[in-house]
Amino acid sequence: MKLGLFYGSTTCYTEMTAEKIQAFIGADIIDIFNIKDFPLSKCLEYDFIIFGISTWDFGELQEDWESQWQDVAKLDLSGKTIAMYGQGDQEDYGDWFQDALGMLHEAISHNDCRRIGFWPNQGYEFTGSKALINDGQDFVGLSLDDERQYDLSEERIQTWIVQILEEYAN
Ligand SMILES: Cc1cc2nc3c(=O)[nH]c(=O)nc-3n(C[C@H](O)[C@H](O)[C@H](O)COP(=O)(O)O)c2cc1C
Repeated sequence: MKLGLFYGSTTCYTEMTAEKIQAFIGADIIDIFNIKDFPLSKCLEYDFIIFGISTWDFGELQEDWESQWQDVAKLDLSGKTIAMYGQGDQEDYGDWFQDALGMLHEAISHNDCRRIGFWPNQGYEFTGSKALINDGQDFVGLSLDDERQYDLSEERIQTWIVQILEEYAN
């Protein structure tokens, strides 16, 4: 099994998360790529893909995702297994918490791919999010808020990694 993780990050939080995920899983098993430096199409080299995205400017995409957004819709992800995570701020941007994560989920939804790694919405306080699924019970991926809940992130990441590896195997 070889994973490819592709992230965009403006102030490094999503990037640091990618590095933590790599450290936990092992650099021999997972490659990480900043989409500022690599075309998104590189993800097609992997069968198991993780996407990392942050939300900016009241519910907008992180800038590097935004600049490759047209390519996202064109990706043929059929047969792939996809997990995703987001960074956001539930306190200052509680009406748009993790919106970009939801937009990314939506943008690839036409693909016949396997989506794993949904994450319960408990333990957060926010008023609105485009990233919710299953009657609003779950986020479409791991939801991280290093601004407000940095202390919880490490454990969330580790729990989520175990979850996605189990889901992948089953
Ligand atoms: C100007 C500004 C706008 C933001 N807008 C949102 C938002 O709409 N929704 C959200 O969940 N987080 C929002 N955030 C929080 C960022 O997503 C958060 O700081 C995140 O950790 C940034 O990750 P990055 O450095 O990897 O890009 C915003 C932050 C800033 C500074």
